[in-house]
Amino acid sequence: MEISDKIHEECAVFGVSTLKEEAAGITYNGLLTLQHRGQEGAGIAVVSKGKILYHKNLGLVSEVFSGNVLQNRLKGHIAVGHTRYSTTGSNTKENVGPFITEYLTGRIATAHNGNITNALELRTQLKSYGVDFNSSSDSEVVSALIAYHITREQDTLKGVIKAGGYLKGAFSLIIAGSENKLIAVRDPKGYRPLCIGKNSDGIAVASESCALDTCGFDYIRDVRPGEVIIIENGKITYEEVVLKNEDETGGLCIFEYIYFARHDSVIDGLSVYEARVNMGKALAREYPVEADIVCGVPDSGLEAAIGYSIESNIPLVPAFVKNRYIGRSFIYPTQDMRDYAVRLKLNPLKANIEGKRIVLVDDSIVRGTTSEKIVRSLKSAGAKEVHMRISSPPFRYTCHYGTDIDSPDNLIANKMSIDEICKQIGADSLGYISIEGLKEACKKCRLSFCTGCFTGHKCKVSVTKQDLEEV
Ligand SMILES: O=P(O)(O)OC[C@H]1O[C@H](OP(=O)(O)OP(=O)(O)O)[C@H](O)[C@@H]1O
Ligand SMILES: NC(=O)CC[C@H](N)C(=O)O
Ligand code: SF4
Ligand SMILES: [Mg+2]
Repeated sequence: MEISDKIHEECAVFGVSTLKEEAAGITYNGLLTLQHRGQEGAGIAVVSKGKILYHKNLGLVSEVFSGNVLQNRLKGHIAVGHTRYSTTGSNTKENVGPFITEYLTGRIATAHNGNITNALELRTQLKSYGVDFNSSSDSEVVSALIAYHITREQDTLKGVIKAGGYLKGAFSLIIAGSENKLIAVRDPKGYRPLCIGKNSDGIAVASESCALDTCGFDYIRDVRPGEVIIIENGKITYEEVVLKNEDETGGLCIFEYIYFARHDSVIDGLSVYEARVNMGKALAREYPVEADIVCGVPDSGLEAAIGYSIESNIPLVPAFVKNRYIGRSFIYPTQDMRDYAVRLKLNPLKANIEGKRIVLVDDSIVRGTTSEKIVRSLKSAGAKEVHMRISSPPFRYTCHYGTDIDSPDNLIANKMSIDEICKQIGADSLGYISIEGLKEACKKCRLSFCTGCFTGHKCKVSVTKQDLEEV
């Protein structure tokens, strides 16, 4: 079994409705761009003459698809794709999206980013109505619920809205329907990003705007929290906020700006790059220190390091050479392998660091594996002092909305004080950005935020990763 110790990414969703018969190829490129959000499995489904054809498997996007599959087996004008990081249901082929659900008069393919906190109740209820399930993923529950309500309402839009009203938690959805409709839905809090773009041939919907850029679509806007959008023949035919927010808790995941999203994306009005630079500036104001150089931890600490350097006037210098062929370190299943992975991934650049007092900036400390190893390796390469600065507040609580960490016991900030963590990782000082500093850095964002992993959750959540496997 895979042991998960890090914040898992998200999933990525991408969909397109185009006048040309190349929806699968465009979706493939979209998923390649969004690979950073999920590396366990990938899938694409296309609508073809009232049928849904699909291909999905475990692995990276480039491993799952061949040119032959894309060009000959997945021909169509509408496609929807998914890359997965599991949050509900284990890492198996059956749990890879998109999910295909048949109903009396048609079929849908559903790609989901997020986590449905009442998936267990909904699944039990649907089973009692005779609905069958082939996986233990909450995303299949979403697809089945939508199909069930489309059948009952005898209308796609009404069915989607009805089903959306029953879903709790986080859901950014793209659905391809056999009636040649592409549908985008974002939950009323807007936990996960979702945006739309257009070109002369059609409309694309993506988790992040970087995928619109790389596939040749001009960004139009983000899908609003609670909104349902229908696209037919490459044109938007319906757009309205119809799913209601029940209370004032929750909001867009602030970790999207800290770590998850690619920094060339713009989410809900705020550039991820700009947010990260602002976080670094705030850190320099909150935790100044006398030092010779500022260094970022590749990859996701690099932009905050730029901000720290600008604000403090301390030169920015690379401290590590990164092996670009190694993925994000949490994909390694045992502690031994994780330790090895950090060394393999980041090798200190001795010439830059010998005798230097270093401000080392990273985006987060989860278990503490990365920080401990890199502080040690900088010191053994000759660094005089290492002052660690973190562009997120202490990560103390697990997340229920589309990221995954197995237990609070694995979160170092849940077990130790900041002084103890500083000692544990061997740094000369340690400073985390404040919640206020973080929110100020992200103030251009149009939405309010979820900060649950730093501040705790107000609502009780009723689903665990294994729950649906036992029903
Ligand atoms: O405290 P830890 O348990 O070590 O986890 C924290 C580290 O994990 C993430 O990096 P990761 O290597 O996953 O990806 P990145 O290269 O995109 O920064 C994050 O950016 C931190 O560097
Ligand atoms: N990270 C995600 O968005 C995961 C989607 C879904 N909950 C799954 O486990 O497949
Ligand atoms: S708990 Fe943290 S990681 Fe989860 S949605 Fe909220 S801010 Fe994001
Ligand atoms: Mg990192």
